[in-house]
Amino acid sequence: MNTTSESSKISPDSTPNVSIAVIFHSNYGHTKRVAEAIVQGAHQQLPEAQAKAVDIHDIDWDYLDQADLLVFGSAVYMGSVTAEFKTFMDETSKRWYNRTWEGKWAAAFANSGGLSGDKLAVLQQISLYAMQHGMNWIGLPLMPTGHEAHDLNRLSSFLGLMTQSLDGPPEETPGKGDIDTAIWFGDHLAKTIIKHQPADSKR
Ligand SMILES: Cc1cc2nc3c(=O)[nH]c(=O)nc-3n(C[C@H](O)[C@H](O)[C@H](O)COP(=O)(O)O)c2cc1C
Repeated sequence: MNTTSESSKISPDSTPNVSIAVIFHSNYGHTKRVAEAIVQGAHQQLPEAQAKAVDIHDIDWDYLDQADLLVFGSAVYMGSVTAEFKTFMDETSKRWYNRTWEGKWAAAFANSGGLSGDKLAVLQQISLYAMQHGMNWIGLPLMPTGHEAHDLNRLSSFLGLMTQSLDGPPEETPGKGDIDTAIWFGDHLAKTIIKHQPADSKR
């Protein structure tokens, strides 16, 4: 399965000077597995230090504040982000007031047990949150290759990434198609912010 969003690594005229934080909440490890796959995809374009997964229980706020793109991800609880993820959102209200994150890029993913599981509500909740911060949204422009377990974007989600975890350890579920989609998403996100990197910030 091709997990690069175009055929290969893009070739900017200088080293990309952009960074990505993938902020997630995961109680049982499945959403964390997706966050790590997004980071893996971003590393197809960026050095290790420029794309990191950030657990909401262990936040490096300085890293978030300097990052060009914040990718937000939560497990779905009762058709919403988890209470812990909402606490994180509310903790950023001073940043909202000070417009600290205005102009940054934003994207989102949602993982849950149900095939739908109301993941769309979580992506919408996070996109509205990003709009409150004045951020610029990046979706998932990937046509589904089909709807089987191995397919890319099998859940046909375009606002952001949806993945499904069944009963089983995070190494087994979400399945290969969802994890490959997460890698593709990370690669696409990195390519997008590299492409739009301001000329005066290039190294
Ligand atoms: C309190 C609670 C509420 C849940 N609500 C939903 C839900 O609304 N939709 C759904 O598909 N799954 C729901 N689930 C299942 C979780 O989404 C699933 O177990 C979770 O995504 C696993 O992610 P994690 O391993 O990262 O914690 C719920 C689970 C719990 C414990």
